[in-house]
Amino acid sequence: MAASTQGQVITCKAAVAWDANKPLVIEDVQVAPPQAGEVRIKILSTALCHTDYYTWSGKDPEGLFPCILGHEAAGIVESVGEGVTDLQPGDHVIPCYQAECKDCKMCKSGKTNLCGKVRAATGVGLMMNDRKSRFSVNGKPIYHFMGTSTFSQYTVVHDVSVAKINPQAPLDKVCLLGCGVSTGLGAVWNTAKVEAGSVVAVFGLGTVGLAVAEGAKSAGASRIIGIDIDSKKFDVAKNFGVTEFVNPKDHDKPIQQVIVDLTDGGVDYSFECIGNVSIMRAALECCHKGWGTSVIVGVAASGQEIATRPFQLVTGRVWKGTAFGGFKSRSQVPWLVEKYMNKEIKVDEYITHNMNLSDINKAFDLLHEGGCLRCVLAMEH
Ligand SMILES: NC(=O)c1ccc[n+]([C@@H]2O[C@H](COP(=O)([O-])OP(=O)(O)OC[C@H]3O[C@@H](n4cnc5c(N)ncnc54)[C@H](O)[C@@H]3O)[C@@H](O)[C@H]2O)c1
Ligand SMILES: N[C@@H](CCC(=O)N[C@@H](CSCO)C(=O)NCC(=O)O)C(=O)O
Ligand SMILES: [Zn+2]
Ligand SMILES: [Zn+2]
Repeated sequence: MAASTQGQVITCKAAVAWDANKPLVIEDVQVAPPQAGEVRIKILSTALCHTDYYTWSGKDPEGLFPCILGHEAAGIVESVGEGVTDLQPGDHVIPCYQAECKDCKMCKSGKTNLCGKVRAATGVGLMMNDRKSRFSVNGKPIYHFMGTSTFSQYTVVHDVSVAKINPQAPLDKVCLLGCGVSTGLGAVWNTAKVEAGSVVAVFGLGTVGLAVAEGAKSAGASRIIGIDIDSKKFDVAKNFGVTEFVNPKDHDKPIQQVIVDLTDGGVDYSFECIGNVSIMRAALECCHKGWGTSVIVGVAASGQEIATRPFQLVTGRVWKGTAFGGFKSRSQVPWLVEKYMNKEIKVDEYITHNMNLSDINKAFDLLHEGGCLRCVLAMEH
């Protein structure tokens, strides 16, 4: 049996983003043991989300370099720090960028899934306990990212950010429930609360938008209109519940007018799953007067702002946003895993590519090709 690594520094492979827009470098990274309230996880599978690309590109005001990106993953607990009682080595887990301490003002409010316990530290790439990083390369500290840093064979996270899941669940699949799929489903079920018979518009048919479509279908939406500038997305989108397709490039009119004309005055619900502030405006303005609700899911670059005429809201449209689809991470990610195990939600269908950690730069390139939804990296190579 292998010697225990508990309490030891682990040296392992990780993809380090030394600087914005520079290729990631696979380095031998030293990962310190978990301190009080922390958990060290052996990451087995991680996917790439568009948000990893966004931060790597230098457009994230919270992006710090050098860092280890990655936030859509699954693994096994290697060791736990002092005071951690509800997790133990061997537990199968999904690290979650949205914590749930169950004790802070926000967790207790019953009004949000956002947790205030560790957010100040995760936003500056550090751990709460000593405001330092657990990662280093030859003594140089490397920042954490989103409190998860899953592009590493081992990572250290706060215990309030760890969802313990069914050990039977395939980690190379359910890693997707750490972000994109959960976010799209939750945007529909928790944030918008789409009712049966609703007319829905989804802007952007990547993984997040397709999960919105899947969620809307399961909620009984009567029409699900998918909007994307890449017509290649349309065929695959049918499998996720999209009933009609619109490519803005095929129209001279503003896209909001196209959708309003198609839907007798506008949709009941719209979702922006791109991160483009002009499309966020269009998504709001294609909603029906008096009740239409638009949910912002996409993450827009630093300095970008949304705008519309206040009259749009005065006349009853509602503008909302969602983080992790409103799901409470530790309570509800295990439930999502069960739904997958019971074949009630799709996951495998979003995985278009599988690669090894050593191929991570190729996987980043794939994010810009229409054919890639999610690429899952096996971490052992
Ligand atoms: N709020 C959250 O909690 C949360 C969680 C996950 C991802 N996100 C964000 O959601 C967005 C989508 O993520 P993803 O991983 O699905 O991304 P993705 O890149 O896979 O998908 C984006 C889709 O939008 C399409 N698109 C681009 N510009 C367009 C335009 N002008 N009009 C119509 N379609 C356009 C692309 O062709 C693509 O199909 C990103 O901004 C990501 O950062 C937010
Ligand atoms: N650092 C960015 C914010 C990015 C952002 O909005 N992140 C989403 C999750 S994207 C996952 O792919 C989120 O949940 N935000 C809530 C939070 O971070 O607490 C910026 O500053 O622009
Ligand atoms: Zn994500
Ligand atoms: Zn909390």
